[in-house]
Parts: sequence; structure tokens; C-alpha cells
Amino acid sequence: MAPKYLTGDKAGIDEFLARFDVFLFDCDGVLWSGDHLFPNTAETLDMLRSKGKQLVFVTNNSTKSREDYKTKFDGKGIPAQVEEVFGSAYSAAIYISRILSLPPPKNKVFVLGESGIEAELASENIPFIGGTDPSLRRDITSEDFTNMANGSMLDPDVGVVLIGLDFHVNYLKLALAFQYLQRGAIFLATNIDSTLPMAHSFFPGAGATGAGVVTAYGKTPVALGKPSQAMMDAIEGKFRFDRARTCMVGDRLNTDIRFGIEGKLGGTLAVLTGVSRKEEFLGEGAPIVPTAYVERLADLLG
Ligand SMILES: O=C(O)[C@H](O)[C@H](O)COP(=O)(O)O
Ligand SMILES: [Mg+2]
Repeated sequence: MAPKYLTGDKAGIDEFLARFDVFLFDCDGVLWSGDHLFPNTAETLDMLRSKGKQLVFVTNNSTKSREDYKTKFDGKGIPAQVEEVFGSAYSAAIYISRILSLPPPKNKVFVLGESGIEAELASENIPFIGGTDPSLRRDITSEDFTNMANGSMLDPDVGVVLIGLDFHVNYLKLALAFQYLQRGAIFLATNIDSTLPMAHSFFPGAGATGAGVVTAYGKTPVALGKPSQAMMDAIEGKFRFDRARTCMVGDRLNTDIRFGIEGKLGGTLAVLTGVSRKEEFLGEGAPIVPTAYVERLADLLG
């Protein structure tokens, strides 16, 4: 069915919003582009709250923890609670602690990613190494190759390799991740988005910064961010919402909109301020089609 275009259609917007009690909001490309908050984002979220709607912020960006996002929301003048944030780093942490629940000592995680992952692993009492460790922000040496190959440089307690968006990726960290995988570690990712919408442009995403490990290992990781239904089940478990009265709002078809469709939510809304273009879902035979779309989030203000 062709998606409904809501921009400028006040009656259509009111009818659409009335169908839902809960809105799952993507962040990058919908609320903001990096540090740039899109116009009237706060007013739009206020309007939904004033209609009694529940808001949950569901981001694949694992560089920040839920606490970090609370700080960002505060900084942008957007009223929001830590409990309303559900990121891919948190999704991965609860998957490791509550689903995998590997017995110590082999429950340690080697992280290829930023502090958001580390904070969420710590919140679930999961030991980790790698990540933002400054001793890994250097060139690899010939001794490193030897010490990795003979295992003297490796931690025997590593049972999981977790990759996410890493702004400090380098050969040494890629090599360490691959060495742990060759020794049997479980391969997980917070998300595998190919690009990151930032500063009104696009940059390499988590899928790109982790690609070196995927190529070397020859296997893809289990990704715990959107469109993973493990994440949807975890969010539903926490917020106990009625899927038929829930709408996913996002800028990316193969993560956000697919997440809502495969999650059998009542609807999905595409916002054209981020990654996906309307041509991708208006064309004949488009694989992923939202229920409705708007040029920008603030169009919901009518
Ligand atoms: O590379 C990434 O990690 C993604 O581009 C980024 O995280 C997307 O975040 P979201 O749009 O889900 O908030
Ligand atoms: Mg997005």
C-alpha cells in the first residue's frame, strides 16, 4: 500500500496520531544531525506528550549511553528521562548479561567501540577490555604480531567480541578482535548501519568501522540494534506497550522502518531529514514501505 504523505495535511496528521498511544523515536536523522537539533523538535515532542503519548527513544548509536543521551536531551532543551532511552549499546549489554549469561571467568567482552558501550556493559556488571583503552590508540608493532599469535598479549577470559561505531578504529584493535574470534569468542555487534548522518552529511557508520573484522573473520555478527527483534522484545518487555497502538518513527528504511514492520507495530513513519530518500519507498516493488511519511518531524505540528 502506498505510504500516506502527511506534510501539510492537518486532518491526516490528527487521524494518524490518534491511532497510536506510544511512539518509538529514532534519534540520528530524525531529532538531530549530530549536534544540530532540527527546528521545532522539542515543540513536536511536547505536543505529543500533551496528547498523552508515551515516547521511547530507540537509537542505534552506541557511542553514547542512556545517561549520555539524557545529558544531550537536557543540553538541547528536550524534556526526557533516562528510562525513556533504549540504545543499541544497552540492548547488547542486556543480551550478554541476561540471554548469553556466560559463566565467569570467560564472560569478558573485547570492545571495538566507544564509551557508550563500556558504560552500558558496566551497568550490567559485565567485565570488558579494549574500547577506549588509550594503550590501544597506537600503531601495531612486530612484537604485537608475535605476542598476539602466541597468546601472551591476549586475555584468556574474553568470551565475546562486541563491535559498534568506533571513531578510533585502527589495525591493532581490528587484529585483537580477530584474534579473539579465532579463539572462539562469540561475535556480536550493537548495530551495522553503513552510514552515520552527521552535520547534514554522511560519514562511515558502525557497519563501516567494524567491516575490517567482519571481512577478516568471514562471518557477520549478531546485531542487537534495529532491526533486531531481540531489541523490540526487550523494549516491549520494559514498556509493556500494545504493538497495535505503537508507531516507529525513523529516517532509515533498513533499520527503523523494517524494525517497526517486522515488529508488527500498528504503524511506521518515515522522516526525510536523514538517510533514506522517498524514491526508495515510493518506487514500484519497494521492499520496505512505511505507513506514512513527512519531510521533517516538525511537520507533525500541522
Ligand atoms: O553508524 C551508526 O551507528 C548509525 O548511523 C547511528 O548510530 C544511527 O543512529 P540512529 O539513527 O539509530 O539514532
Ligand atoms: Mg536515524
